[in-house]
Amino acid sequence: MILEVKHLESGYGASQVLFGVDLSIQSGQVVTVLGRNGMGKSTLLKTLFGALPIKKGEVFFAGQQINTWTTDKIARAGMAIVPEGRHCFPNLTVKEHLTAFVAHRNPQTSKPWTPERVFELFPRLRERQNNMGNQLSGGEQQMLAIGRALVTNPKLLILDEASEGLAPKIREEIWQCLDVLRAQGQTILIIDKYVQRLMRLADHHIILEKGQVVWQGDSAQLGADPTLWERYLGV
Ligand SMILES: Nc1ncnc2c1ncn2[C@@H]1O[C@H](COP(=O)(O)OP(=O)(O)OP(=O)(O)O)[C@@H](O)[C@H]1O
Repeated sequence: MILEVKHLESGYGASQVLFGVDLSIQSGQVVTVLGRNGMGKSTLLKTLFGALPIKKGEVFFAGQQINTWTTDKIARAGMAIVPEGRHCFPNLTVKEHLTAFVAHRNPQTSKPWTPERVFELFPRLRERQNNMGNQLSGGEQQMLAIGRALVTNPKLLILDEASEGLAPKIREEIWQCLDVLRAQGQTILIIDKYVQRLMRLADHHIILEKGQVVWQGDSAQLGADPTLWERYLGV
């Protein structure tokens, strides 16, 4: 098990947002967290990453209880986030982004990610390697944000709204790259809204509603019940 979340409660000061969330991800699994706006997806992510304190419950990452760990320590243990909004550095080149973050956080990786390997995954980044972060299109920034996370060789890659604001063609390119990562055994947690596409990409899905897990199951179960989409996802 890479990630195990047990009865997690958290929020902002006195305002509680998550009410007993359970979630587990096994090595090599691709799992989604789905739900309408404001249901607690980003709050869950911030709590997992140590940016919000845990009120109750436990989080285990790669076998260790990380409840009180700092964001920095959690990152070094091998959790990498591709943040909503990408947050590329305007004053670093593409190549510098990729070389600055190289690390070996998953000793079990047989073929570690390098900047060169990221260029193989995203040839467009190779063409842009000397461009600054602020000279890239939204899609290129997203590829760079994924590449920057990959070169840390994470045990768990988390994508927060990775396809947000992208043209359909570019969005599909991002999904296809996730297919490649999945085939290579990368464990991935995806937070997004595109349920139809994610059904083809992920093994397991969790739906959050008002800070609680109201449904979870595999893609076949999710695909077989469109009432779930209407009720909880507004599709
Ligand atoms: N910094 C904050 N301080 C107080 N309340 C917050 C803060 N950020 C979010 N919330 C509240 O927490 C609840 C869950 O928000 P959250 O951002 O986790 O939802 P979400 O499912 O990620 O939605 P979205 O897709 O819009 O990001 C909402 O009611 C929101 O208003």
